[in-house]
Amino acid sequence: MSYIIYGAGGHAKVIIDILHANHEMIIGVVDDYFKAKEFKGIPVLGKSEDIKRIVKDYPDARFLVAIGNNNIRMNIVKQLEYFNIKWGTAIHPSAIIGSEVTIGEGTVMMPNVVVNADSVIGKHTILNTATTVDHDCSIADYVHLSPGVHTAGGVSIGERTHIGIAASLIPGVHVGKDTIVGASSCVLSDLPDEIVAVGCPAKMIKNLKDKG
Ligand SMILES: CC(=O)SCCNC(=O)CCNC(=O)[C@H](O)C(C)(C)COP(=O)(O)OP(=O)(O)OC[C@H]1O[C@@H](n2cnc3c(N)ncnc32)[C@H](O)[C@@H]1OP(=O)(O)O
Repeated sequence: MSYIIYGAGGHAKVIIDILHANHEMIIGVVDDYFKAKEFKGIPVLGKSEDIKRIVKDYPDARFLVAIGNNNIRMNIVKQLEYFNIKWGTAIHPSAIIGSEVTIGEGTVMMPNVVVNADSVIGKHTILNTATTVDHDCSIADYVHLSPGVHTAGGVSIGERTHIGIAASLIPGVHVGKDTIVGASSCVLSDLPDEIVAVGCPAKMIKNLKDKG
């Protein structure tokens, strides 16, 4: 398969390495701010305003949105869907995927990720380096599990939630949508939608509904 990557930043570098490790062909990258003609030796095809032409030129390409911020990634996905593009996935060959795991389109899994049996991973979700998702978990669309996150069995995480680096979640807990869990936190009980929670045990420090 051949891929087009939307975004030319640090997250894109890692996705490019994964696609290379899988011997996939990368046609080019699209970015509104990157000025050079090549990114990591890959042609820059244009900006978001050029998408219509790019999709016409490469009708079989699979797209990946390489943007770490969950809301920005979702908004770009929704803009690209207007052009009926096809989505890819990027799963590093060192990732271990258990039986009956489902993985949504657009999702990426960095080196040494483990997803155990019967877990569901949503669309356009990031399982970052060495994250483990144990059995029977449900990780929704546009979630980002940072490097070294560990979810025990039966954990569920709502849309667009970001779990910070090295956080851990005990069996069966639910984290709502649009929530942020701080680095190295441990989640010992359910967390609602739209909060920032930190510490061990993780406690709310900000209510994002108050943002206005
Ligand atoms: C490959 C990659 O790079 S993937 C990217 C991975 N990124 C991450 O993991 C980022 C995780 N981010 C964090 O942990 C951040 O600290 C956040 C999002 C939880 C909070 O950030 P902010 O909203 O800016 O909060 P802020 O820095 O103002 O801190 C507020 C208070 O919470 C405390 N705090 C912040 N984060 C944490 C944490 N992880 N654990 C414990 N306490 C924390 C601060 O010390 C501060 O306490 P104080 O009021 O007593 O001084």
